[in-house]
Amino acid sequence: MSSLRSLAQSILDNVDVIESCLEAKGCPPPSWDVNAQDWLSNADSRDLRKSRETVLSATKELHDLLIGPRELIQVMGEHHNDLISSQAIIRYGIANRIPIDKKISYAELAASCGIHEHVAQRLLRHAILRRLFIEPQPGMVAHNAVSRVLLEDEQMRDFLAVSVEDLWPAATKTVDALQKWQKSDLPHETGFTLANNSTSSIYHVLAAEPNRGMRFANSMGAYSANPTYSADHVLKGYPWRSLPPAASIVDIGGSHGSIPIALAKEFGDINFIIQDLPMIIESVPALPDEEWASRVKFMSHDFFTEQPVKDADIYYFRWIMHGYADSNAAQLLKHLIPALKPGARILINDYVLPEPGTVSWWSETRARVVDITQIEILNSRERELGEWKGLFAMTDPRFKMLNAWTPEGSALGFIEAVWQPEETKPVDM
Ligand SMILES: C[S@@+](CC[C@H](N)C(=O)[O-])C[C@H]1O[C@@H](n2cnc3c(N)ncnc32)[C@H](O)[C@@H]1O
Repeated sequence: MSSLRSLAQSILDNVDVIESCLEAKGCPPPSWDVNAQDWLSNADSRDLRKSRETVLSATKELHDLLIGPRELIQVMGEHHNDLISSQAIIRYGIANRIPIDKKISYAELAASCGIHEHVAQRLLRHAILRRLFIEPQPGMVAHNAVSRVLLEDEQMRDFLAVSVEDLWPAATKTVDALQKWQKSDLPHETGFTLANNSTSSIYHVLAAEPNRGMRFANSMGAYSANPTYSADHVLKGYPWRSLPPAASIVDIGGSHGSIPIALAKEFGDINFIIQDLPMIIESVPALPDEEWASRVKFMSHDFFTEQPVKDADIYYFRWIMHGYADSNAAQLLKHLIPALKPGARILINDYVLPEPGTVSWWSETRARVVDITQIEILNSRERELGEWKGLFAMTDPRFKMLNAWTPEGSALGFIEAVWQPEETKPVDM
């Protein structure tokens, strides 16, 4: 079978699986209709996720094979234009200018934005080809299922806004930053720094501009609202029940504690201390008067200083380490050492980057896009298995990395190490 035909066959076979999953849940087929249901979350299942990933990867390969090598280079290059219409849509607030249940003319839209009608029409027609909005009749524009998300979901609107207003300018300066600062791993020597004419890191730049900071935090919320970041993966992805009685867990950089709170509700015998910067801890809402809340405490702590909570069973970092290059990530781990009892576990929830070609094209692409963003904004990195091992080894040989795994359907994996001073018995692998 030619590669075209075998890809097409795999697409067909997996579309059959997807349709059966949808039918079993009584979901209508996917559609761009403005009133279309969110089929993906309504019909979520292991089979559906697997087949969807296969189809997304196979359709892309089929698509690219048919474009061919020369035109593919042109298409790659032309991507530089892709974000112009998205930026215009965000900057002019176009989703909000079009009523959800009405079409309006390009002339009317252009007048309300103060731009030429032909420019509005050209930008929107470009966006329409990327599935944002529709042109139900010549000269008129209306919402579809995708633009409706921009209208109604503030987090997703902020996600696109951060992409086009904060990250895109940073992306265009990322290679300039590499040339200027060469092998720097400092968070204030990045494309983001250059794009903002700053000498500070993204954290300081955003802290000085509260509206941008808020928008960035909101856009991160769009990530964590994705089912692949659900707390459920943490609950089910680690053998919490195998911990000793009344185990203690310190969640470092734990924000408002959504993960430990979910764990405390589920596992009645575990105690949690959530640490974050004072500004974050001061904004934690009061906990309800329930049993689980008596096992959850908050504490201000800067993780670049010595860990004050001694002898905990687990020191847990979720979505922290990827923000730091190895030199700084090693500092975070070193600050734990005075607090560690033999056998204490370090549990990290972060990407375990797949080795090239070991997962679907779709999965690998999603992971590598996040990794490139780390170069662009922080000079930090996502890590493959060997790089996690390397991080522990360079920090202190008494950290023994035990295992790394990514639960099915989860974006973040678990990386587990144990503190094993020389004189203690080795822990079973
Ligand atoms: C990407 S968020 C992850 C939050 C949480 N662990 C989660 O998975 O949802 C990073 C967290 O690290 C906190 N953080 C940043 N710098 C810190 C520092 N020096 N000390 C303690 N926490 C810090 C931030 O306030 C933020 O809550």
